[in-house]
Amino acid sequence: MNKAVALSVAGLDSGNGAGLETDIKVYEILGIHGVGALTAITAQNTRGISRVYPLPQDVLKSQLDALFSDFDIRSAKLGMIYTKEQFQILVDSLPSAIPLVTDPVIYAKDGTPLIKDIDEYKRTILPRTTVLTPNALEASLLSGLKIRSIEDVKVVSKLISKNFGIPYVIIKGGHLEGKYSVDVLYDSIRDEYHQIGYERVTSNKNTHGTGSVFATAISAGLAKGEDIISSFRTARDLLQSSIRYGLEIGRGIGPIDPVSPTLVKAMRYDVINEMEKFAETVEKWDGFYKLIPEVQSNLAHAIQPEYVKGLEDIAVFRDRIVRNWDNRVRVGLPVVFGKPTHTARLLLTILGYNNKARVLINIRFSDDAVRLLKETGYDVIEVNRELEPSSHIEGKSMQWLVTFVHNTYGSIPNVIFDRGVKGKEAMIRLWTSSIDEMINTLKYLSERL
Ligand SMILES: Cc1ncc(CO)c(N)n1
Repeated sequence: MNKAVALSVAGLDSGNGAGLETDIKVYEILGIHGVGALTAITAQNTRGISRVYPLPQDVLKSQLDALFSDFDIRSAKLGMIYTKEQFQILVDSLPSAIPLVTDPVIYAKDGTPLIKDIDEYKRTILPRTTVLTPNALEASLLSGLKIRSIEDVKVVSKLISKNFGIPYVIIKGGHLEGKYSVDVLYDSIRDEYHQIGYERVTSNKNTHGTGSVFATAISAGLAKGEDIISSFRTARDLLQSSIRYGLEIGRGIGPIDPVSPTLVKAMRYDVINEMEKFAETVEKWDGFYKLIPEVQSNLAHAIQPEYVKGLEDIAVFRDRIVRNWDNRVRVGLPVVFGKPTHTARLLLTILGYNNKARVLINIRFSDDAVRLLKETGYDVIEVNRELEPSSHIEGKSMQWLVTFVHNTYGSIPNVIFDRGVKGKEAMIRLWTSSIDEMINTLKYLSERL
């Protein structure tokens, strides 16, 4: 199998939140074989950098020689480059034909300088750069101008492009204010601007590694032969999802996670397969119809609970599980994510209290079914729905149910049932930790009712 190769020239973050390790992850996720040349070792965690050990220039040179003598490297990303001797090695060793994406990491988040001798950096590295990706602070330091608005960003990106002869300058909006974080690309070839705005992620303070992910992703796009605009789009999109999955690791600013978005896609595929298997299995059972209530059933299945962000991570059968006139049960495929059914909402709410819950079904109430479920060892709780405030609007009902159960019981038992109220059918709700456990339990019930 063939893969494009791209190079990251960066430092090592011992805490694996930025630098070379992050860059390699980004290359992998975007289908590139990432190779690396290390410039420095940083003793670093989520709270900051305690020491920087730059590598001698010949250590950098040997790595570059080894790589360029063998691989067909299509683009490179430059992150932390500590010494001016290293700048010179890079300018001498990097072939002029490959595009360079330079992240001018002048200071780390804690203020530690990651690039020494800025004047020399401006003289050597910047003129050789194809795409420069400063944040607003770095753009100010490189231009000497203050940045407060998008208009300032436009002026400064064009100025930097002109002063250093850099074809593309992207000033990142992460450090500016506002509901949206807007990044602006200045394209000097066409003398045009392109803006991409994303809603700022406020749910998560763990943003270590944003610069590394963004610049490396652009380099990945260029290595694949994509143009600057589509590389910019892909990079910004990956950055957004990496921030959403930022890791609550360590006591400071945790790393963002460029791998989780792809993992979540794979988990969705697993859930679809499991639910199709479920459908095929239960449709064969003669007694399964006894479990289907008047309002019909549905089964909700979450991806791995710690990754669940909302209904978009919970699947149901689009057309429910239906009992036909002939007592056959038909499972209403396809499997769909994000459909706001009672079953999906209920599972999502339970997940807020218990991250062992993964699968949930609603089944027909009968005293026998409740007894059998108790016999199999499940904790069972009865809820009186008369107690539910009648003012409840659609969608709040499941929230009420779970809060009520948690307040009265102290946890969420696997089985929650009610005997119905006027206009609302009696119902049993069963959650399990796996689809296999669900299938076994339902089989036990269908054979005995
Ligand atoms: C090694 C390294 N590279 C880049 C950054 C910037 O996030 C950092 N903190 N550490």
